[in-house]
Amino acid sequence: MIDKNIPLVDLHRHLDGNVRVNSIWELGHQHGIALPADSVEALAPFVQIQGKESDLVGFLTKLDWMVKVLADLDAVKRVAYENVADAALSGLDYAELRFSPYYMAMTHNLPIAGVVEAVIDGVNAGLKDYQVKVNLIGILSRSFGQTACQQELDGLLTHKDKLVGLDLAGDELGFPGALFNDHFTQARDAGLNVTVHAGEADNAKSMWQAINELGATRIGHGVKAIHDPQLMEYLAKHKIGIESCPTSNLHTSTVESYQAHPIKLFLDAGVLIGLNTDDPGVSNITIAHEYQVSRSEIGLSTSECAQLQRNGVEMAFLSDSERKALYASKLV
Ligand SMILES: O=c1[nH]cnc2c1ncn2[C@@H]1O[C@H](CO)[C@@H](O)[C@H]1O
Ligand SMILES: [Zn+2]
Repeated sequence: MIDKNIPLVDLHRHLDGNVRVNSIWELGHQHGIALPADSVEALAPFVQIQGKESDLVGFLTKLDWMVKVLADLDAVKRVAYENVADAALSGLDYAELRFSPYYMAMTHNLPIAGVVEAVIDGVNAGLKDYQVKVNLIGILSRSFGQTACQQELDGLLTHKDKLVGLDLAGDELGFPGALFNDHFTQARDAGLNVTVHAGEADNAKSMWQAINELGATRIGHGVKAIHDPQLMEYLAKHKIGIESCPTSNLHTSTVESYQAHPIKLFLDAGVLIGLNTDDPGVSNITIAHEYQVSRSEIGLSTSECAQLQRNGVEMAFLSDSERKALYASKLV
C-alpha cells in the first residue's frame, strides 16, 4: 500500500522506544545489568506488547528496559546508530526521530546534554552507513514533572541547532500540558517547532491547550479531536498536522480496534493526517505494517493511503527547498 513515487516518511518515531531486543540483551550483559529473562526470546515479552495494554501508562512501562541498559554514552550512541539503520532498512526516505534525554539518562545518572550529544553522534555515524534523511526532535517527558523537564530542556537547548522541534510525551492525564507552558515558550524562543502528544489519553481540551498555549503546529495522536467538530475545523483550516499511529493506539487501548480508528473522519474533514509508528520496537511493527493495516483493517482506499503518505511529507519539519528535494528524489 506504499506508493513508490511518493516519499515515505515517519515523523513520530521514538528512538528510545525502538531499541532492538538483541541490543538490550547485549548491553545488559556487557554492563552487568540484571535482566528479567535468561534468553533474548524470553526477554521480548518484557519490552514488546503482547496483545494490548489497558492504558497508556501500562504501555509506557515497556520502554523502561530500553533505557535501563543505557549504562554509558557509547550505549546511547549505539542505540541512535541502530535507529538510523532500522529507519533505512524499513524503506523510509525521511524520518524524524524523537528522544527524551532525561529518560535515557536517569537510570545511570548520565549527563543530559551528553546524552543529546551521543544521540547526535550516533545518528551521524548511522547516516554515513545508511541511505535515509533524518532530523531529531527533543522530548520533554512530562511524567517526571516540571523541574526534571526544565533540566531536560536545558540539555536539549545546548544542542538546539541540531534539533528541528520539541515534543511533550508521557502521562498526559497525570501531567497536563499547562504545567509546561513556560518550557515551550523557551523552546519557541529558541526557534524550535512544536509538536505535542495530545488527545491520546486525555480529551480534545488537551489538544486546544497544546495548540493555544504550547504553540503546537502538529499533534501526536490527536484521536479525541473527532468529538469536537470545532477543533476538526480548526485543524483543517490551520493545517495542524495529526501524527497518527494506529497500532500504538490499539496497544494503548486508545481505540478498541483497527476498525474503530477514526483516521477516515480526519481525511474527510480535510485534516492533514499522516501515518507513523510511534514506538516500533515496543509495538514490533514497521511503517509498511501501518500502511497495510490502514488498507486492510481500517478500510482506507489506495488513494486515501497515498493521501496519508503525501500528508506526511507536507507536515514534516522541513524547509520548502528540503521538501521539494525530498519529492524530487522519488522522481529519478
Ligand atoms: O504513545 C506514547 N504516548 C505518550 N508518550 C509516549 C508514547 N510513547 C513513548 N512515550 C514517552 O516518550 C518518552 C520516550 O521517548 C518517554 O517519556 C515515554 O514514556
Ligand atoms: Zn509517541
